[in-house]
Amino acid sequence: MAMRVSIMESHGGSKRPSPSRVRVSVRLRPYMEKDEDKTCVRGLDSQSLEIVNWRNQLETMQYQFDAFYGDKATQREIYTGSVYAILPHLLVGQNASVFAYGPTGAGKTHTMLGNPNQPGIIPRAVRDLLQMTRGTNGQPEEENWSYAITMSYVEIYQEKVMDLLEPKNKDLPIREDKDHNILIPGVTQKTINTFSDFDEHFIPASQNRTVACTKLNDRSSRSHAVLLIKVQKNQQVSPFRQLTGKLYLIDLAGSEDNRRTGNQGIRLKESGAINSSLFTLSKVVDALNQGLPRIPYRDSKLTRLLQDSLGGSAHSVMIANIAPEQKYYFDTLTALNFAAKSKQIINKPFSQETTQAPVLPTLKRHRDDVESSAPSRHLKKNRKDSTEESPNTSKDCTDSKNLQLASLDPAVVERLLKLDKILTEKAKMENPLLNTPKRERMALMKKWEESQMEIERLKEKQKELEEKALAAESRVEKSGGSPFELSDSSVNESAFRAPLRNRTTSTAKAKKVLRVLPLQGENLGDFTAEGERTGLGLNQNAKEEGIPVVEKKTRKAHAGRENEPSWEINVRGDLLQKGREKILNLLNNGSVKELKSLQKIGDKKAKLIVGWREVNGPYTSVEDLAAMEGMTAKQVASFIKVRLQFSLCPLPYVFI
Ligand SMILES: Nc1ncnc2c1ncn2[C@@H]1O[C@H](COP(=O)(O)OP(=O)(O)OP(=O)(O)O)[C@@H](O)[C@H]1O
Repeated sequence: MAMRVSIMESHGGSKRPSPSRVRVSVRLRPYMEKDEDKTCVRGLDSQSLEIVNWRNQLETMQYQFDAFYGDKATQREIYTGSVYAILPHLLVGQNASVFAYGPTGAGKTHTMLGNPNQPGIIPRAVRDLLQMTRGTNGQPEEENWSYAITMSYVEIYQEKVMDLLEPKNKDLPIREDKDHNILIPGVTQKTINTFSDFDEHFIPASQNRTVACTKLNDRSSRSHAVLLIKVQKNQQVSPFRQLTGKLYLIDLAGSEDNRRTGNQGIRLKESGAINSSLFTLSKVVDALNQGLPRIPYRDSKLTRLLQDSLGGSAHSVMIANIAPEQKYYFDTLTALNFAAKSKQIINKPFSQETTQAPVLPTLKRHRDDVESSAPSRHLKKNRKDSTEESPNTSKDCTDSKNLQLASLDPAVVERLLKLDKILTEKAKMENPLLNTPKRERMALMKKWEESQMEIERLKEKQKELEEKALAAESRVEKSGGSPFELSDSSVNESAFRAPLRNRTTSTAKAKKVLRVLPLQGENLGDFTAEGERTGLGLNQNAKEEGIPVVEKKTRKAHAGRENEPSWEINVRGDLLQKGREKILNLLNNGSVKELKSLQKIGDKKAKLIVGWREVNGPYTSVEDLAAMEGMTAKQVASFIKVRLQFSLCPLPYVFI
């Protein structure tokens, strides 16, 4: 299962949040009245302007912004000066938004959209984003990443979210996910690979937007239009990270003074909805500036959609469009005051990254796999699957990540789960102290980062262990021996893996088992001789003296295993009991290290044994092992059998 997580922006090698103030630019439209030539506003320099003080005509009020563009400024200047710089954030999974604000007829649509001769911010930004995601050739760190860009286009018309790409989708809902991302479920998304793809979808969609003629604007926007460009960056190699950045390009409807617009009927109703949502927008900005605990984002669809742009996680740019004509004086003043208070808002951008959470079903599946197949083969298979699978679709990506996790050693996964549990508990304890969702999120981000580092460390360790295991395995195979050759104390996890394979190997290998099990004890010769002398045979003699006797039994014919010999141990009952007690003692008192020295007990099982006895008390019999998670009755029986052979050492074995 994939989990959506947020990480903090990397800065100077250390990861820490990087607050970003909403940047505010003001653009003054050219003077457009024919019969009047009185402007109420004047630019001072590239950042400031002044407007006449209506209380005292002899005075002016001055405003300073991040940028001021006079009536001669070109579309290109506005774009390069205020917008272009935020685009690279999208490529690292961060959000950005640009919105044009201002009274009706002040030039918002002109700034955002423009016309074929003077293209505005929207076509320029889309073109540059397409270029940026294409122009990664030759940069080594980008080699293993691919990009996918999609677009959605909606308008908020009379408090309804309408899908401009698919007009039959009326009044779409706006939702917020647990990471405070604002989503529009069900909205149409179109993939764009080239600028003509964008044109193909955008031009007809723009025609679906509601515009109408008013006294102040021949083509007045009657809705807020929101173009969403989603940039998804996919890592094509393990661990298949996915970074998602969203760019909102918003052309707001203009505030309207209906005494001057002369709106009536439907226009008046539209105007009411526009003004009401802009009023909520103003309340949101005030609440943010005053640090109020409740920000009224939910009071309008517009503010809900702008939640990320104002006080959220986006790099935001507001372009306040103003008109110079005297008749716009109060609209201009209102727009300037709104712009001035908006520039105090601080956003906290962070990257959106999809990552893999350790989940129990995956762990369970892996356990099953481990029990039923040779671990080394299983591992290789998973590695192959991960590289063969295309990470381009989120499902594929998630599946391959599941396999990645499944390929981890169960002990590692177990540690991850423990870590996860500790973090959850810690978070539960600490959260009451965190009084805002944002602080809570920051704290969780920090914890997530720490756990990611731990995961990386464990993965490294896992890799090392696997390499060691493979090396040990190949050593065993090269020497033509079997893991039974290893002395009891040297049995480690890699040795534990090998017998699982050997059990299914050919008769020739089974014969090697016979060759390598040594006859221990110097008095063996006497037994052999005595057996021959008495006619009882070595087997009988040995059994009577309590010597473990390994007897060859031919198995029932199985496909491909005909005449394969198996070996059975015959030991005097009291010695067997002794052996069992020895094992039981070790199970109840042995440390993880001591338990690991047992045949068939690896690190994972040793830990499980210790864990089980801590929870359930001492083992009453060796068979209790079957109650342990991950041990089947068959495995326990096999363990006891093998273990008994070793626990009876230094008694000599007799092979017949
Ligand atoms: N910088 C500019 N240079 C030349 N013409 C401009 C400029 N800004 C705006 N205009 C023109 O002014 C008129 C109104 O502009 P526009 O439609 O962009 O305003 P608006 O703020 O979007 O209005 P509304 O809120 O009613 O939709 C248009 O004819 C537009 O071409």
